[in-house]
Formats: sequence, C-alpha cells, structure tokens
Amino acid sequence: MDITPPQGLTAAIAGYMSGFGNGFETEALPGALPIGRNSPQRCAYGLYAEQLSGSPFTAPRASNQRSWLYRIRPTVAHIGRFRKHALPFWVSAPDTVENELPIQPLRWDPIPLPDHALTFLTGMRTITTAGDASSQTGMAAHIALVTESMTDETFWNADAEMLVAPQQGSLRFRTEFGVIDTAPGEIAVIPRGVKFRVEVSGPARAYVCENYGGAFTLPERGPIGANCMANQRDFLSPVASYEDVDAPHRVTVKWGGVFWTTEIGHSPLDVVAWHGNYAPYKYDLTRYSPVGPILFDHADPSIFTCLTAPSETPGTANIDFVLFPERWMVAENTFRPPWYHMNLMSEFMGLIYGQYDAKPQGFVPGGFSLHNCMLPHGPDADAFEKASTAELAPHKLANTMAFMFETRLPQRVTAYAATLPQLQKGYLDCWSGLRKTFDPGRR
Ligand SMILES: O=C(O)Cc1cc(O)ccc1O
Ligand SMILES: [Fe+2]
Repeated sequence: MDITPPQGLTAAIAGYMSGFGNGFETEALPGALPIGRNSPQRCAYGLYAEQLSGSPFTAPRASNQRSWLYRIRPTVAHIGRFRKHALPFWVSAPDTVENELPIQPLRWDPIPLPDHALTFLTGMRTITTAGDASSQTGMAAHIALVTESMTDETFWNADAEMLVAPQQGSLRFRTEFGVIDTAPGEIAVIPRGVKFRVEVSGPARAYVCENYGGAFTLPERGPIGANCMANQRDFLSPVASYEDVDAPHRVTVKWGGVFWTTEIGHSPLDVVAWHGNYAPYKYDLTRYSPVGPILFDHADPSIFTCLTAPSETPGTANIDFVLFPERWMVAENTFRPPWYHMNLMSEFMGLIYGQYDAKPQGFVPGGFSLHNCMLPHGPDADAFEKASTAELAPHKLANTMAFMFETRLPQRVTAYAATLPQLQKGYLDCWSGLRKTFDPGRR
C-alpha cells in the first residue's frame, strides 16, 4: 500500500503509540500541544482547542473518556447546511421493516464483492440490529463491501462506536487523530464522534459492529491475574497527523439512524496535536493470549473475551467481542468442541480465516451466522461424530480466527439479510444426522 502522503499532508503517518486507555500525547508540529493546561488564551500556530467527550463529564474516573484536539478549524467550522442523505442498506435499531424469517439458527455464505464502486459508507450492509440507537443500547452487525476509497469526504457516527474487522483486503482509516492501517487479522475501533475516511488499495470486505452503548473496554481478568487474554500494550493509537487542505469536501454524519450530508471547503481531518484517552485504536487479534481448560471440560466462551462493552447490569454485556483464535486442545476425557446449548445472549459469529471446530463445513471465511436469544445450536453432526470418537492427543486448532459479537439483546435480521441468496436454506440440516444413540442397556 502506498503511504506517500498527497501534497499538503504531513508525512507523520506511520507511527502508533501503545497502550489501552492511556492519557496519550502527540503532536505533528513541535510545541503544538499546550503544556500543563488545555485552553491557553491563544494556542500555538493559531490552532483552535476543542474537547471531544466520549462519556458524560461526570462519569467515574475509570470510564471517563475525553480528548483535547488542537486543530486548524473547530468542528463548528466543518459543517454547513445538512441535508438528508440516503444510505438504505445501513440500518439502525429499532429496525421497523417487517420480514417473515422464521425463528431458527441462521447462517450465510460470504457476500461476494461486487464489480461496481462502493465506499465504506455506500457499501455498508446491515445484517442484524438490536436495541435502540437513540437510547444508546444495543448494536448492529454489518458486512462492509468496499471497492473504492472515500475521497474528499469524511464521516462521523454520532450513534455508535465502530469496531471494524477486515476479512479480505486492507483498510486505511484516516482519522482526526491520525492514520490506522488494518489488514485481515486486525481490528480498528473508531470511537463515537470521531471523523474519519476509509481508503482501500483493492477490494475489501470487513465485519463491522456498531456499538450504540458505552465504549468497549478490556474485560476484568479475575483470578487469571495481570497478564494474558488481550494485553494493554498491544493496543495501538495513531500519532497525530493532519491535512491542511482547502478544497471541496463532503461531510456525512449518522445521527439517530439518519444520514446527513453537507459540503464544505476544507478537510476536517485538521488536528495538528491531541492529548487524552478518547482515541481510535487498532489491535492485532493474533496477539490475544488464550487461556483455557488444561485438564478437562470445555469452559464458557467468556474466557475468550477480547473487548467488552458493559451494560448497566453487572456481567451482562451490551456487547462482548469474543475471539476463537488458534489454540491447543488438550482436555482429557472431554468432548472438546462447544457443547450444545441455548443462551440468554444473542450470538453473531464470523470467520476471518481458517476453520471453526464446531462447524468444520458450511461456516466459511467471510460467512456469518446468527444464534439468537434462547435458540438451540452446537456442533454439527459431523463434528459431533468426530469429536466423540477422536483419540484425545493434544491437538492444535491452527491458523484459525473466528469471533462473536454477543449481545444481551435479541438481534433482528434486516430485510436485506433475510433475502440474500447467500442465506443457507439448509442450515438446520447440519444437525439432522444426530442419531438417537440412547440405549438403557448400555453404559
Ligand atoms: O455457539 C458457538 O459456537 C459459540 C460458542 C463457543 C463455545 O466454545 C461455547 C459456547 C458458545 O456459544
Ligand atoms: Fe453459542
């Protein structure tokens, strides 16, 4: 990917700072950050100071999020007269369009990347929604089909934080805070309200989770201790880099499920320096250090929580982002794949690469499945047969990365997803080979 900045842009685009939720400080010009204060009477270089708050001012210290941005123009100068803008395939909760899909476990093949031009905005395809964007609860799961870069255009999402997991092709996020490059196996998280544009150097497909609630954070580790799972130092936030570009530019905002667009005369990605703990970040999913059963049984998948977005109820996440990375299976006298189950939480699953042990066939990279609130699921007949008869030597599930967006709220399937030709009509059949093996005469 070419990283030469166009004329008029700064060269400082390569760097990241490590840590999760740190109070970061970064400046693209020396002395652009005021020292020891946020709001000097006059900022260096004629910049404007602006605070971006991701939490209420009064949130407890541990969840209080804000950053100070030192920019060429304040955001009030980056807006004009907004007009409504149609992006009909990007749906928000509550989704009021009825569809007749029966309740049952659902699975889809990958949606092919089209030949025609789609940007990160026009290519967003909503699969499920849950909760209500306006009451800041719930989420949406999307597939982004991207064949073209956003050019001379910027977007911000007032409804949600966005977690983006490229599955095919790379995505570059040019944000107010700096540049984030992501490839399959990595994620980017763009906080609510942060302006950005997505660029591609070839066709790309990504899983996207919109989090309408409080921000993703790291789960508690409890008795696991201070290390393993997702480690703080592996999260990377970008160093400041800015565009000083006075040219026609489109700004689109998603607000209350509605898109609004305006034209302005300059790029809003004009932040020369920033400090604070509210910033986009990336994470390489292969850095996740899984912890699991080392003698017997199959632990609950919560041991694989990479990030969690808590709700007001303790232990009841608005969203858990759960990984199934490569790992050794060593448990003795154990049915090693996931057990059969029904669950309060609703599970949207995707596969970035490799094979998932409960569904060796039919669940393919780029595909996705939905096991909704209190609907039964578990290993397919084939996986059951193999796992119940396999010799239990240590075995590595290698080169695989599945994940789950798991929410406390039931997920509604959009009309678009319900009518996709990729919806597998025969998904339920994957369990039809489970024979009755009960025999009261045999133990
Ligand atoms: O349904 C799934 O495949 C996800 C899952 C995995 C697991 O190891 C235990 C429970 C669970 O929901
Ligand atoms: Fe499950």
